[in-house]
Amino acid sequence: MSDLFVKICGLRTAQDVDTCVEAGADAVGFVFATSARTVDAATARRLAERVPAHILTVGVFRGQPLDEVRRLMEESGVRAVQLHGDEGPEYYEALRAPGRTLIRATAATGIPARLGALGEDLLLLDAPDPGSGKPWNWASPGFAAPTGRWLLAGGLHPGNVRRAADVTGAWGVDVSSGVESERGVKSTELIRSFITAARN
Ligand SMILES: O=C(O)c1ccccc1NCC(=O)[C@H](O)[C@H](O)COP(=O)(O)O
Repeated sequence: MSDLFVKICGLRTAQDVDTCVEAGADAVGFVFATSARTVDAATARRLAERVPAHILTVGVFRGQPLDEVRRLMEESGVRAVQLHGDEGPEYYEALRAPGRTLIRATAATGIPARLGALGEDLLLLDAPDPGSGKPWNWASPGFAAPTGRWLLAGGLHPGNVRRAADVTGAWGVDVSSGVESERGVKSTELIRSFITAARN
């Protein structure tokens, strides 16, 4: 049994959340960026209230003004911020708050990414088009994996997640499209299969 950290992203319903909790997810994500998966702050709060304290709740943003991110974080009560934009270290510093985890999401490029370079607590290496379900070449011999607490994402699904984790040595994994029956609609069966496959 692996202790891989598993985050399921883009949840929109109470059933999605309950399935993740029961199946043993370590983190659940709510998308505040423009997407087929967007939820408003009140919905995220209602969903986050179903999540026990040992599971991290994450708000996902892309290129949004600082004031908007602060407001959505406060109104929703989620505990971690995941940023997919090109924000600089001052932006991360401005979002730092007691008990809050900062996650920097970045597309994997040829240049090795370093955890903590912008002040983040967790690094997420993703495809260039986040949430699209499109994979990137994490199996390439040229890929230099970061060290420490970093998550692999982009086109993962129950059939490839274990190999992806083994090949890259990722500390954790993140998925959205690969546990959906159609875009924006989570599948209970696929969530369960993904978490089981990731841990075995
Ligand atoms: O989910 C979205 O639509 C989205 C939109 C804008 C920024 C980020 C978004 N999602 C982030 C994630 O769901 C994950 O961190 C990751 O990209 C998973 O992607 P995938 O499993 O390939 O769908």
